[in-house]
Amino acid sequence: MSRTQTWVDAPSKPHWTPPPGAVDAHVHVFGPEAQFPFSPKAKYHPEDATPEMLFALRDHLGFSRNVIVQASCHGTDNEATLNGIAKSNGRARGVAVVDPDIGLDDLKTLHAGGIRGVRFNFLKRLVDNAPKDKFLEIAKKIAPLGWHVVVYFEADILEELVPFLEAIPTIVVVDHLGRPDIAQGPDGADITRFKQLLDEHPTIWTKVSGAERLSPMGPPFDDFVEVIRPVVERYPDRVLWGTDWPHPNMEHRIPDDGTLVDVIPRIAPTAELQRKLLIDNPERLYWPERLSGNERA
Ligand SMILES: O=C(O)/C=C(\CC(=O)C(=O)O)C(=O)O
Repeated sequence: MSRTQTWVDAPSKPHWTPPPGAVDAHVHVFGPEAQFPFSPKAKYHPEDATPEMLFALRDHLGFSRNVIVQASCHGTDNEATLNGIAKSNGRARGVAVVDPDIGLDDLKTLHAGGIRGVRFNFLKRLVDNAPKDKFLEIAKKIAPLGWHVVVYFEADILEELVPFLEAIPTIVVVDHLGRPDIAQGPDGADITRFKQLLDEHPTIWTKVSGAERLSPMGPPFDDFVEVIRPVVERYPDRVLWGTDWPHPNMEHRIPDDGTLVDVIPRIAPTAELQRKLLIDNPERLYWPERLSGNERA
């Protein structure tokens, strides 16, 4: 498999500036392959996207912190993600992908390395299988650590996933809003069903990210803004945002990260919504020690 670069080397400077302390809550690191080889089961073979490159982007865009999410190309070996967190001087935490038979000692090691959640990936193009029973075993193991679960799926399987989501004993964060069909508009079936899920389950949160993946219109993502702004306004305490740098599998539509940041004030139009989206909410999941006891989720 030839290696792919899925990010721009010199993204534009956003016109909008994130507030001090802002968290970019969905990024990945790739490799470096010489130090942290990719999984033999990886479905794509990216160029190295190193922690140093990530931190340069963070500073360029005006963010203070990152949440590094283990990408499928590294399988269940979280060393590249842990390396990124370790190099961040406390300015990154992470989400791991683990095997169901993982023991408490290994989970504690991940916790010490800054991991605060696990990810379950249901995208067939990314993983060979997604065993719900094994995922629930993992969810039960991580719950006592105060971690949460991140779930990545597409809208067509939401209905069949509901009992599984309901069985997870922690906060659940759905990546990219469960990938609704944005072309259906703000009252479309996909986003309406997703909002019903959030209405009925106060422990389900979502990342209002993925404009570059979900918008048929492309930049400046007017279609995404029209559909997603009502979600931010309706669930202000349960939304996170991330660039998704280095944009795995986006080699045919590589986004400009500066343009993505400029979507934020359009989906979260007030300073209060922006503070919740970029600071308060991610802190509850990733830096809870910074909050007073009664604010904890
Ligand atoms: O990271 C994302 O948002 C999306 C991905 C890649 C991914 O999740 C993974 O490799 O684990 C995708 O849709 O190809």
